[in-house]
Amino acid sequence: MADIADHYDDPIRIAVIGGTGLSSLADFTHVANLKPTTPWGPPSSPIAVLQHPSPTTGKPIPIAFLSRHGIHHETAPHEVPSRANIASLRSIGVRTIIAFSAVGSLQEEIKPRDFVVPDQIIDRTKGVRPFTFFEGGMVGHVGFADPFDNGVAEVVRKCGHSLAGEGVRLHDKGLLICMEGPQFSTRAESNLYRSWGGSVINMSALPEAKLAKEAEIAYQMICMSTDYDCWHDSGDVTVEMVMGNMKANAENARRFVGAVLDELSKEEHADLVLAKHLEGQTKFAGAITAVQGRSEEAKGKLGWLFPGYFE
Ligand SMILES: CSC[C@H]1O[C@H](OP(=O)(O)O)[C@H](O)[C@@H]1O
Ligand SMILES: Nc1ncnc2[nH]cnc12
Repeated sequence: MADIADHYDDPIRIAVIGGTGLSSLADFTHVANLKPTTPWGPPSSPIAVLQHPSPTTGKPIPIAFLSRHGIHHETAPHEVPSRANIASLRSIGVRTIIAFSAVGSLQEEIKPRDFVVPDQIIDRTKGVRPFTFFEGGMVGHVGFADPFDNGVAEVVRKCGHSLAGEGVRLHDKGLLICMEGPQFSTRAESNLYRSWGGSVINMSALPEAKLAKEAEIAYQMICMSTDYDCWHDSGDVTVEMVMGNMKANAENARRFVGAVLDELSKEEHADLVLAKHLEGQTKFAGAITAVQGRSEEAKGKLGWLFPGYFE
């Protein structure tokens, strides 16, 4: 890839954040590799710009692809620079993110290799990950009642079900537990999460989803079950098990994500993809700090992310 472009001039509206076992998207034309830097540092991987033809107009549509754990999976869940990831995606124009995640199943009916479109999260991270853009002299409170985007979720569900004949089994809803890790849960914790009604568990949804919300980006995670965690009598979860199921089902994962990108590229979803329904929310969420109380540093960083919002 020595002579690939290092810039892309048009705004890119849709991004995929690839997780464990999904480090690239075949079937797309790789046209550039971006290495943006942000006030929160560099993202966890270069941003690959991929193009594919719009299914309605044939016009090439760009997609940004970011590898959450780095291109060699060298960044642990608690080390993922989520602020830099989300900020760099917003800075190139992204307003919709499809985030992919390998998860443990907390319910018998969610079998390994099944997909889940989660609609809720319980935060079991431990506060060690930077989780907001608002700090050091500017306060902001955005709503997080629905951590995922309902409109994007509807598109994802439709695409997932359309692949049922090809072996994609999809659960339309689910309560996602996001734990700290990197160690897997104890059996007591796993059973506790089941008693809370948890459907699936991972280590990566947060703070990613919170930061996407602050950045006015429509965010939806697609989960693929890779194991039954440790509550189940089929054996404790291991990395080997996770990677084995991920590899065995990689083709379905790629097909699923590809179908979602095709659908989102249609003209009829233009407003959804631009996240018009979120536009401006963070301007008001951050207006709580009086102008004379705002620190120059915080204003500088937030001004980079939201030009014109906080003068
Ligand atoms: C390798 S098992 C634990 C690891 O897998 C999931 O990663 P991702 O969400 O990025 O697909 C989970 O969240 C953990 O980070
Ligand atoms: N059992 C599990 N717990 C946390 N994260 C996971 N990712 C995949 N399987 C997992």
